[in-house]
Amino acid sequence: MAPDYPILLVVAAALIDGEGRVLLQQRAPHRSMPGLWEFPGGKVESGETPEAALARELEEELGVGVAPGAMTPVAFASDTLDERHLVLLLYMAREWAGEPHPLDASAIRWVDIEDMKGLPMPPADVPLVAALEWLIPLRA
Ligand SMILES: Nc1nc2c([nH]c(=O)n2[C@@H]2O[C@H](COP(=O)(O)OP(=O)(O)OP(=O)(O)O)[C@@H](O)[C@H]2O)c(=O)[nH]1
Repeated sequence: MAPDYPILLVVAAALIDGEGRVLLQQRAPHRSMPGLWEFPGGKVESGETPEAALARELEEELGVGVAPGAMTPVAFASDTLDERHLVLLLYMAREWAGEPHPLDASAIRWVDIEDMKGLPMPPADVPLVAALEWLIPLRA
């Protein structure tokens, strides 16, 4: 039986533009999994709600403001990550304040689902891409 690793709670956002494209960012060379494309977000800190953590991360990483009410929970991933167990909560947002800039990542990119499937992403993100493929046409 697999060991019980400590849970690592991470929140991330699929920001969706008017054409149904999703913003991804490329992990910087000094981070773990360098060069992979991911949804902006990060770890939930002690005492934070997931929504507050996501708002903080989006401000820090992209310089955009997203109101908690504009974040819709859409999917989650559950996967082993090193000696932890990652639980990643994915939210969707269609409204934010400001223009996104790669303040933390190497680059940002707006992609449609087909482009997303061709980009290298963390293994935990595979089911999230599949979930978005269902959700975006339904909501666009
Ligand atoms: N933001 C984000 N993190 C992801 C995604 N998929 C995924 O496995 N992760 C993992 O979830 C953790 C996010 O925390 P973070 O962004 O604050 O972590 P970090 O790179 O500073 O920490 P690390 O270098 O210790 O991994 C990372 O270990 C990251 O690899 C994703 O789509 N978005």
